[in-house]
Amino acid sequence: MSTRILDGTAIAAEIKAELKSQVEALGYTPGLTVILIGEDPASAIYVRNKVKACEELGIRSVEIRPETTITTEELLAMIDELNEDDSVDGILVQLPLPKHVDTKKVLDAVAPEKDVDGFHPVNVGRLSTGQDSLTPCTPTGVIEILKRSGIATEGAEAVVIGRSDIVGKPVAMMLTAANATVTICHGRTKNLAEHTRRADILVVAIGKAGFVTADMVKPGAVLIDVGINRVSDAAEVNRFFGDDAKRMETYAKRGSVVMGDIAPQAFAVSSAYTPVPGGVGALTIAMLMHNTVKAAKLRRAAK
Ligand SMILES: NC(=O)C1=CN([C@@H]2O[C@H](COP(=O)(O)OP(=O)(O)OC[C@H]3O[C@@H](n4cnc5c(N)ncnc54)[C@H](OP(=O)(O)O)[C@@H]3O)[C@@H](O)[C@H]2O)C=CC1
Ligand SMILES: Nc1nc(=O)c2c([nH]1)NC[C@@H]1CN(c3ccc(C(=O)N[C@@H](CCC(=O)O)C(=O)O)cc3)C=[N+]21
Ligand SMILES: [Mg+2]
Repeated sequence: MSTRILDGTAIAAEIKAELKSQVEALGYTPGLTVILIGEDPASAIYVRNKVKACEELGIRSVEIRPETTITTEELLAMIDELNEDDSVDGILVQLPLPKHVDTKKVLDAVAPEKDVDGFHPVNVGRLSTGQDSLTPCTPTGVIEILKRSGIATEGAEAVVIGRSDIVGKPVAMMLTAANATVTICHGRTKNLAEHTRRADILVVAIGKAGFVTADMVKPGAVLIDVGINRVSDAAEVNRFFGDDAKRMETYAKRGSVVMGDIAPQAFAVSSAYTPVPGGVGALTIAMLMHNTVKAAKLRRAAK
C-alpha cells in the first residue's frame, strides 16, 4: 500500500493566491495586529510566518510585544484601544499568556468581529450552532486539507486526541458538522489505542513528540498531525529518524529537530498524512489570512 503526503505548504499557497486577488480588489488595506508576550517557541514560529504571509498578500501586519510583567488590566486596556481602532480588522492574542494573566478575561475582551482566532464565546457559540462565524484557524485548516485532498468525512470514524479550546474541541465540532462520527480522547481516556485503532481519520493535538506509534493506527488510516515539538535528545531523535538521512543532517547541524505528535513509523502504515513541518501549520497561517480578509469585509460592509 502506498502512502500519500498531504502537502500543507502547497495547499496553503493555493489559498493565499486566492486571497491575494481578493485583497487587491478591496480598495483598502486590511490590518492584523498580534499581541505576543514571552518566548513560546511555537508562537515565535507563528508570528514569523504570519509576518511573511501578510507581506505576500498586502495585509498590514503589526506586532505588539509587551513585557511579560504586563497585568490583565493593562492588557484589557490595550485590547480596548485596538477594538476602537478602525484600521485594525483582526486582533490575535498569542497563547499561552503569562501565568498571572487572566486568559479568559483577555480573550473575551476582543471584539467578536475582530476575533480572527475564533476564540471569543460568541464565535464559539456561532460555530457550535452552525451559524457563519470566524472559526479557529488550525481546525479550519485541518478541514480544508481534508477537503482539498479529496478525503471524505461523510460517515467516517474520526478520532481526535486532545480537547483544547484551540484545537481539539473545535476540530471535533467541525468534523461532526462534516458528518464524521467523532470520538474525542484526552488525558483521562482509558484504553486510548482501542479508540485510535478504529479511526479512519486520526487527528492528534497533544504536544508530545512522536506519541502516536504504529500499533495505535489502523492500516490505511488518514493521519493529521497538529503537534509541534522540538526534540534534542539524541536517543529520541535516533529512534524516530535514525533511517532518515535528511532529518539526521538537520539534527547534526542544529542540535534539534521539529516534529509532530505522530511517530514516522506510524505514518508508514497510513494511506495519507500531514508532515511536520509543512502540514497543518502552513494551513493555520493561510486560515489566519482568510479570517483577516473576512473580518475586514464584514466589518467594513456593516458601516
Ligand atoms: N500546527 C498548528 O498550527 C498548531 C499547533 N499546535 C500544537 O499542537 C499541540 C497541541 O496544542 P494545544 O491543543 O494548544 O495543547 P494543550 O496542551 O492545550 O492540550 C493538549 C491536549 O492533549 C491531551 N493530552 C495530553 N497528553 C495526552 C495523552 N498522553 N493521552 C491523551 N491525551 C493527552 C490533553 O488532555 P487533558 O485535557 O486531559 O489534559 C489536552 O486535552 C502542541 O504541540 C501545539 O504546539 C497548536 C496550535 C496550532
Ligand atoms: N492565539 C493563538 N492562536 C494560535 O493559533 C496559536 C497560538 N495562539 N499560539 C501558538 C500556536 C502555535 N501555532 C502555530 C501556527 C503556525 C505554525 C507554522 O507556521 N508552522 C509551519 C512552519 C514551521 C516552520 O517554519 O518551522 C509548519 O508547521 O509547516 C506553527 C505554530 C499557532 N498557535
Ligand atoms: Mg488559531
